[in-house]
Amino acid sequence: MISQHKMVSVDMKEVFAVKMKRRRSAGQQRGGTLLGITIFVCIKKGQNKLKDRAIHLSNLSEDYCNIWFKYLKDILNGYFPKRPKFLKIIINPHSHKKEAKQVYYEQVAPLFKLADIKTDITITEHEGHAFSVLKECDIQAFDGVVCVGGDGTASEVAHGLLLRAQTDARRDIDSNFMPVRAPLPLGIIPAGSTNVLSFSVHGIKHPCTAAMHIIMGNLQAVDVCSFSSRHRLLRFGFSAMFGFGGTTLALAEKYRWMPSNQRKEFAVIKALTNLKPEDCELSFLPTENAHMADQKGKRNEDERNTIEQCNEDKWQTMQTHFLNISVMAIPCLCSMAPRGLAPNTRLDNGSMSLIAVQNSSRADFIKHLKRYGNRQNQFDFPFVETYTVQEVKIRSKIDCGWTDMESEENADFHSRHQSVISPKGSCPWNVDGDLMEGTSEVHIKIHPQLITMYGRNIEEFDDHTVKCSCLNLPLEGEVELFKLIDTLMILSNFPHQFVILYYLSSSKTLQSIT
Ligand SMILES: Nc1ncnc2c1ncn2[C@@H]1O[C@H](COP(=O)(O)OP(=O)(O)OP(=O)(O)O)[C@@H](O)[C@H]1O
Repeated sequence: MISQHKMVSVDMKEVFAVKMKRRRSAGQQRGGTLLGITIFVCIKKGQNKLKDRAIHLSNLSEDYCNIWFKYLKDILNGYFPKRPKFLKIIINPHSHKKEAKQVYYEQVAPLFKLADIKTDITITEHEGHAFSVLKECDIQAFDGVVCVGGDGTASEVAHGLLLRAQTDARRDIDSNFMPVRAPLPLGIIPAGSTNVLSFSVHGIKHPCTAAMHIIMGNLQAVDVCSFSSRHRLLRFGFSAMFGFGGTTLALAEKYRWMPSNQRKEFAVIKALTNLKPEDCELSFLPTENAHMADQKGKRNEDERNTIEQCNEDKWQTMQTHFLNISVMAIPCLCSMAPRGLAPNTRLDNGSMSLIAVQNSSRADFIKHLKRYGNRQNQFDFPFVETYTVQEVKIRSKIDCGWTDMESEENADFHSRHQSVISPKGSCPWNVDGDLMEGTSEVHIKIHPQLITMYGRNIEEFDDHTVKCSCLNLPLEGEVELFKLIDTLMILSNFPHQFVILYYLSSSKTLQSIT
């Protein structure tokens, strides 16, 4: 019935499911009147969004439809080896406003069912649960692992996958080791509050897009960092912040009793009012030596010693007071920073961005923060320095102490992931939105393309109408910024209890405080 003018063609690369279409009465499970076949395709909407679309092909002949159905099915089963058939799903029911289960069952599971993907689902019961599941499960049975949650969950799952790979390959992770790649691709369905990882890999926070990347088997290699202290691996991750970024997260965790968004805004305000520089020794190995470092594993002892010596000479050291130090292996896109917290790095370029913010006035620091949300260069300040690096060592002058008060439950997860539970001082690190406390000395190293994720490299992310989600301020407004600075100056003269009361008694946004 379709005229030549309306003829459309569909590339089989875009097709992910085919079904017989039947008319059934309410409650009828099987049989029904045959109407034809329906093919399901993945379509691109806008710059980064993916969606499913159904195309109905009408034909009343059972035989004819069967032939087409079988033919299309054979193509789908035989020609796309990267598309997963069996997935391990890990859902954190506590992410953000506890919507992860709903996101999965309402938006993602129906698409997986359509694509005939089988799943094995774990709903996590506590922090570290995903890690222990990945440690024990029959990993070879799956084609991929998918986590539903925020950055903390995604990072825990990535860390679990990578540690499992090292254990299976019998690597001694506490020496200066060359890690093996993760055994399976990782999919991230965003259901957290910031979703930096998902934003960076998909260019958008959109569960359906994430699901379509998984179904279509779109794969993207991603660089990973290892974090170690005193030659002991603490964890794998993608980004870390020390100073303001770490303190803000520690405060947000402390005020967990507040509603999710409110506590994060409050933590930012409180960290800004108490802004204090950390006295640190920062050493880093710039990227120009990368190719030599990468080859380390392939050379003999003498060559390796020469390279180590050469790299030793190239290390640069700064000993000063820092307001914040960020080390990022991925661009860390989020609604607050649409170009990324580290716009100069790529998902798979084998290097990290080091952003060192030295001591400055609070007003200047806020100006620097504000620029993450607009088109101005956030690094164009005399107190901000950026480098492209392979390795970073940070030693804080505060002695955080090393105690081992560890509960039996999760002891294994915590002993790696959060090494110290009762620090004497406070040296909080923000690693992928998770708190890593009590480590006064951290060595961060890049491992190029150590993990594969479902998604596509996002080179450009164009959204100028963005708002700063943690301060709730329209970032284009200079007026709000100066009001904010004034307010913070005033608030910082009062005790913290007053600041908390003042914040809680005001309406939700910082604007209303100002
Ligand atoms: N059942 C659970 N109860 C409490 N915490 C959990 C549970 N399952 C997982 N967790 C932990 O919750 C932490 C935070 O979760 P997640 O990062 O997904 O959410 P979020 O903080 O809201 O999002 P984002 O990191 O994007 O801001 C993770 O580190 C994870 O280990």
